[in-house]
Amino acid sequence: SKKAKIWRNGSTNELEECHQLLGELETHQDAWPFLQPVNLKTVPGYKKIVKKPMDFSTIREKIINKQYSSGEGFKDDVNLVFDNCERFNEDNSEIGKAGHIMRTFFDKRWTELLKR
Ligand SMILES: Cc1ncccc1N[C@@H](C)c1ccc2c(c1)OCCCO2
Repeated sequence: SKKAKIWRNGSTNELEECHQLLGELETHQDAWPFLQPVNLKTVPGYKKIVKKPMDFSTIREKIINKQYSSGEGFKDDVNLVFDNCERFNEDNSEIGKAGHIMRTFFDKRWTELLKR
């Protein structure tokens, strides 16, 4: 059977670790563009250009509704937030810069989580 994954604090509940990490993302000072879904009615072009919108509040709902079977699904949705950001925003725009900062922060914390 699949070896149980022991996470940083010794918990075997990787989704609890994801929930904690989501809290760190939401409270980061550069999280502001990603806290809520992009309004597809007021942001021109977003609905056409971004095929799979994602944001931190949607990820929180999915954790609460147990829609992730593992940390991988959580990681994929967080990366989708940042990939959408790169697709739509210039790297040197305020939102684009925030996306790069948030992705770097997430990658570091995710690595620490997996490697205890
Ligand atoms: C992540 C992302 N990518 C592309 C466009 C928007 C967004 N985020 C949304 C939440 C947003 C951020 C800043 C905004 C905004 C909306 O419009 C209202 C005016 C203040 O500027």
